[in-house]
Amino acid sequence: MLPSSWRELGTLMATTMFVYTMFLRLVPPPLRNRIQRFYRKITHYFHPYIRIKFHEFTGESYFMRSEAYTAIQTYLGEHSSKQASRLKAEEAKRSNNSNTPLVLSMDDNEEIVDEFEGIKVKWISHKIIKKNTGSFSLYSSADEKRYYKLSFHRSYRDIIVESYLNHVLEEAKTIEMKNRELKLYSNSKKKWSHIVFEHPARFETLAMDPRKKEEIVKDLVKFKNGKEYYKKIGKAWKRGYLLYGPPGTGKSTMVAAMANFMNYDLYDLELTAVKDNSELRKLLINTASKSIIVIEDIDCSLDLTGQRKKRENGKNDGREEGKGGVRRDEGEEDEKGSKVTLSGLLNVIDGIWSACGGERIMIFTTNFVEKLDPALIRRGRMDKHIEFSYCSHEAFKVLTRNYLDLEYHDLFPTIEKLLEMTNMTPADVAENLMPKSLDVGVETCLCNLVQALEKSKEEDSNKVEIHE
Ligand SMILES: Nc1ncnc2c1ncn2[C@@H]1O[C@H](COP(=O)(O)OP(=O)(O)OP(=O)(O)O)[C@@H](O)[C@H]1O
Ligand SMILES: [Mg+2]
Repeated sequence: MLPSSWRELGTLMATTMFVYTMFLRLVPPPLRNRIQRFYRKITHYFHPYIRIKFHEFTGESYFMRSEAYTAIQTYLGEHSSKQASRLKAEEAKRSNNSNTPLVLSMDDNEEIVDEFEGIKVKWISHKIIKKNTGSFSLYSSADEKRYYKLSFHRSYRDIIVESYLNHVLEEAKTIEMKNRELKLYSNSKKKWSHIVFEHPARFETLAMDPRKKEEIVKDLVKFKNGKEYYKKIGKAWKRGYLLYGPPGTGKSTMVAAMANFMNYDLYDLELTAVKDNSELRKLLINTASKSIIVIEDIDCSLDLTGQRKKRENGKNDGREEGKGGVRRDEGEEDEKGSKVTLSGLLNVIDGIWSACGGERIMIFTTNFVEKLDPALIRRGRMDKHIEFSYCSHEAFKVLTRNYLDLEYHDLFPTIEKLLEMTNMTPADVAENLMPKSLDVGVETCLCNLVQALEKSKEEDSNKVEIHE
């Protein structure tokens, strides 16, 4: 007689299992093994799938969120939004990489099929709500248990366990990196502290020669994908960039654009706030990989001339005033300021820091490249030297696109000629292009720029006359 309801079927199965277990206990061991093997064969034949559960909370008291569960959630979030019909929407942590402020993920008790090397696997997100036991719980999730169930055909067991699960974890890491919030670290009192890094600079909005820009982007991409290459040639996976040029030509803007492009955290190292070489070493060791360490105005932070006495007598130029001052020689002491030396900095760049994990970029910026000690900027330390100069016509076109949404205007040829005859920084050009009020039109902004350029040309020619 067939069972007439699910409840009856459940009771029947439970009774069968009970009788089967009792029966096994009664038969002698050799026969028991044979029966068990036979039973397994039958069940495998009707249900040849393996299921793996990944619970949200693990540990003895189930208060620790499982890293594997979080990784699977991230992985499935990326893959499920196109497949699942019921989705959950949450606010994105970071909107830099995507235009949407929401992240979609698979809803509870939903299932999707994933494919790996031609093998189909099924993921189901389960949620069980336990009846309230009356006990107090700090975590609402204690009453709501979630887990993912992965099922696949048993013939693919090895490939799923050995390769697919690894693939899921690796993919999740990449997705997390892409979506994470970037941080801007700065050093004070021997430690790094950070805030969220939200600079809008991008390579597209950076005003510079497009060929030069492309070269830099290619260099960065090569570095990012260079893990195996650096390993092969036996070099630490790090790269140094020296950005030099007059004030207002876009060096700091480029650093921000690089951080956004690479999706790396930024460490703004203020050398004058570092007490000595050992503190510097500690700070650099405490930087994470996938980061950019920048020392702005390195010429002001390091005394590269070794003329410390001159500085003490107040003969240094205005830029160095108030800075801690860093000595060239270890023998000299500066009681109040930093005692970081050039050799200390070089040692840290080349030595311990290089050895403690990879994927780090170091950037120095300066207005006076000729003041820098050749040892500091030689290739191998500062691998790529990038010159920033006054606004060219190409750079001007990027700025008009950014500030005025303009591709061409009749005043462009005049401006082009004036730019060739003057030394105006992109910062000054940008300032003139920015409409001063809402009702100011494109033409007025361009005329303002023409006037500013003519004035600058006049001033330059007056200077030449005085010098003569
Ligand atoms: N090449 C550029 N492209 C786009 N904007 C620029 C560029 N150069 C300068 N600017 C604008 O001018 C401002 C100042 O530029 P930035 O701080 O990058 O100059 P800098 O070269 O770092 O100057 P300093 O040597 O004084 O530190 C920026 O906020 C940016 O808006
Ligand atoms: Mg700067």
